[in-house]
Amino acid sequence: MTTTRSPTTGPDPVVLVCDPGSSSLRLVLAGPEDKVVASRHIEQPPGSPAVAVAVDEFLNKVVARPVRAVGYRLVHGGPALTRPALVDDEVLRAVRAVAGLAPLHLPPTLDLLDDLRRRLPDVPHVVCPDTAFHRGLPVVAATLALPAPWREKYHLRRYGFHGLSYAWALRRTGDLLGRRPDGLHLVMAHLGGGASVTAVRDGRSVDTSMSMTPLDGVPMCTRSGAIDPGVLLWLLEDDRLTLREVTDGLYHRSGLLGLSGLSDDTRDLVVAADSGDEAACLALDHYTHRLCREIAAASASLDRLDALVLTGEIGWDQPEIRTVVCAGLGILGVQPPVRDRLDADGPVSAPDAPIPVLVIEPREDLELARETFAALDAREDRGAPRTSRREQPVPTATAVRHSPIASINPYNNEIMREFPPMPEQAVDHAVREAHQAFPSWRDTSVDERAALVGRAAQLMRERAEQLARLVTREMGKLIRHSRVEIDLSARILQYYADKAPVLLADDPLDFKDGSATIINDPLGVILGVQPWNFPVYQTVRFAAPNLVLGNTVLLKPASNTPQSALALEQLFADAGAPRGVYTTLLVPGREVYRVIESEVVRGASLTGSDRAGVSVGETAGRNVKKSVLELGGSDPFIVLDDDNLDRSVEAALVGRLHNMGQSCVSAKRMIVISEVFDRFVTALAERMRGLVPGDPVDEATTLAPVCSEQAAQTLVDQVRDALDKGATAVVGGGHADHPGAFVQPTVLVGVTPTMRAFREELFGPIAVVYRVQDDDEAVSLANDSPYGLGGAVFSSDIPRARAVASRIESGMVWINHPTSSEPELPFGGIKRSGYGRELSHLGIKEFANRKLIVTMGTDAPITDALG
Ligand SMILES: Nc1ncnc2c1ncn2[C@@H]1O[C@H](COP(=O)(O)OP(=O)(O)O)[C@@H](O)[C@H]1O
Ligand SMILES: CC(=O)OP(=O)(O)O
Ligand SMILES: [Mg+2]
Repeated sequence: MTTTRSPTTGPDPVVLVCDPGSSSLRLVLAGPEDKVVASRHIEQPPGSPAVAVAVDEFLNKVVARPVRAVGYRLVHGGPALTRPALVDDEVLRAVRAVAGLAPLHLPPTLDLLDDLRRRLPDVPHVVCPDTAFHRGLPVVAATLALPAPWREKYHLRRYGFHGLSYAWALRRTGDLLGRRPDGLHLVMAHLGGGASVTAVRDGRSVDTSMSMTPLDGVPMCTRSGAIDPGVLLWLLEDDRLTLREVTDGLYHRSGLLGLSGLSDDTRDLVVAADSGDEAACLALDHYTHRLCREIAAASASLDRLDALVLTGEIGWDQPEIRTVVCAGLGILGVQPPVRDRLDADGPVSAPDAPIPVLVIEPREDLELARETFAALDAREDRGAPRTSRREQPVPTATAVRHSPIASINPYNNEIMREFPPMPEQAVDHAVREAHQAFPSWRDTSVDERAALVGRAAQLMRERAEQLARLVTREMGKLIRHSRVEIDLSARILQYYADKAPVLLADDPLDFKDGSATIINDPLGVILGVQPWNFPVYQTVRFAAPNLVLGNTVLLKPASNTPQSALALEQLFADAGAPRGVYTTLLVPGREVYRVIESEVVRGASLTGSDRAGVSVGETAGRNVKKSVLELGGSDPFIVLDDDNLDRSVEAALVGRLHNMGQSCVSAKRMIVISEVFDRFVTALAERMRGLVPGDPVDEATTLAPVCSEQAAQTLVDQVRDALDKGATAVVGGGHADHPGAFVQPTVLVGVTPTMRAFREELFGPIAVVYRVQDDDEAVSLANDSPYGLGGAVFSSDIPRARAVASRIESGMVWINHPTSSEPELPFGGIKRSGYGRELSHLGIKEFANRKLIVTMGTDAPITDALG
């Protein structure tokens, strides 16, 4: 059967959209602003011959004028496609790779793509993943409780589906409630051929009932939904059923059809149940029971329930089911509907019902049209990108990636490049090469090694702009911050090139019986594990001193900054580094431990998270290898008086916002003496308020994204926790009103020890300002932290500032300047911030064998030795 629904004529037929569901295909010719020019709903499974005929007819008869693009609902984007994407061979490969995860949907979609690309070869074809809406699922919800190696190898996780429908219904809900979608807490149920339930918190999907495949969750028309996995194992065991039979049974013969033995169509079942058919009654009762269960479960992810939203053909058009579901949710405050039929989206609950129940017409097709237009606009804006951003609201980002090693621009989530992780043999080979390169590198003179590092400095200056742009595109910092990073990195290289002979000179000791000297020998192969926040600077500050010392280095970069890492490796190669002296390992984190355990690796230096630090330190310790750890920080920034308040505020701004707050020595806790507090907070908030979000490559932008939408969500959750527990946001407090990983610059006051913001590192543009009465209270608050990296004290009374600085438990304190880094100054911390020092004369000795050589005269008396 084919039907044409609710067309409203529009002037400009521009895009053709194809919305394949499991039981029907909808074709729509759509103009901008949700205008439907023509549409056809073919109520047959896509892929069936009747559908092919109807598609043919639609294209030949209805699509009379050229279309600008064709958009397709892509039920499963898999790990690679987390945004709408223009179809090319790579995209098709990515879709084919996951076709088996959605067997009802993806094979017919691929056929449709094939057919329409042949018929309309000159227009762009855009796939819009249903899974994109859920790409920012919190890790806790996205994780499947399966063995880690399986999860990693097969990208097993919860993806979530029906995203186009949810995106549409979320916006409509905002319209109906007169509220911004990004402030809403909702449970939404899409009930169609497939069915799912989603918890939406602040406009973002935070949990959803379908997981890796659209077979999970509530029972559906012909699909089982979640069942005991043990049942499947048992059915497959001893060949009770074949895999093919089980697959067919779960996808085609279960759910409402399996329960009723009658029909998969709720309309038939309602009629049959009314006439007393027991199986039909059981089917509907079980369906509504499971829905209630899932909706109640979803509500546990929310702080409050602003509305229950029902959509999908069944949610929209099957009042009997709505009534039973609402009646079963009294525990949530949901009351039975007071209205049956609706002509347009709206509430079915009473006006004074505590929880509004809204029913929204499913319009995946129109959402698809919007996304297709957006992809076209993005393409025109930027040449021809592969991916485009969704319109607002932007669902949060993803930990989902095709490869765990990928450059994804946090400004627009464009996947710039993905890298397959190096196989184990390649890693072993690289370790061997580094080991083999060591003896000859050790035996070159310090001057030769310094000359190489000097050439690297020169190349870095020459390539500064190119490198800065790469860093900005890869991790999102403002372009001027990237330039500062590259400049500092070049100066570090130059410092070690110039100073190496002095820093590595022998160290004679006073020894009464002969001559004693400490010489600085290299140790061998050293592994550096480096983070993404300063992908060039952190790497250089590890590599430069070790190379001039004579160690060979292996570099494991963060998995989101592989291109910066490779650009650096190239730079050292171009500077003349012999093979094996400087090698980048593009490997997942777990490989690090195998490398440290390797016989020939003599030490490891890590800058990164506490967790990674603990593991690296532990592995190195177990293998009796030296390690240097530079971990998190929660640096105090203490303002003692109002002398130069403008300067202190300026310093606070720089200290907190450099690198968008994603620095271990960021001014994370501002501690201000009471008399100055109010003026300080007002001035700081004023400065923060004026920041302008935008493309970080653009010089005019002053607010950059944080490194990923996941990171943005974590920050917003930390802030929200503080606000919920009584803190105040003087400015900011949530996501910035800009697509991508943007967070509002925020000033929090009234933070107390029960709040996450008190103990956790806030890795973004969030300033927490504490009021203290005097210097003693400032010091005791400063030291009330598990971390001890840097710190800053502001006062024109230098002795007073020094007295405070001397009592701060940290590795570095700066007076009258935010904590910073320079080549000649040691960098490192104490407590949970780690141990060891980088940079300066101290950094170069961390992986040196400070070997004692004692020379005695040939006639010196031989005494009894100790030791
Ligand atoms: N008025 C209705 N029109 C179409 N389908 C309805 C209606 N009421 C209930 N349904 C149910 O919704 C299902 C179709 O939902 P739909 O979302 O179009 O399917 P698909 O999974 O193909 O996207 C039908 O199988 C039927 O059970
Ligand atoms: C994901 C899914 O099940 O889609 P549909 O409901 O259209 O079959
Ligand atoms: Mg559907």
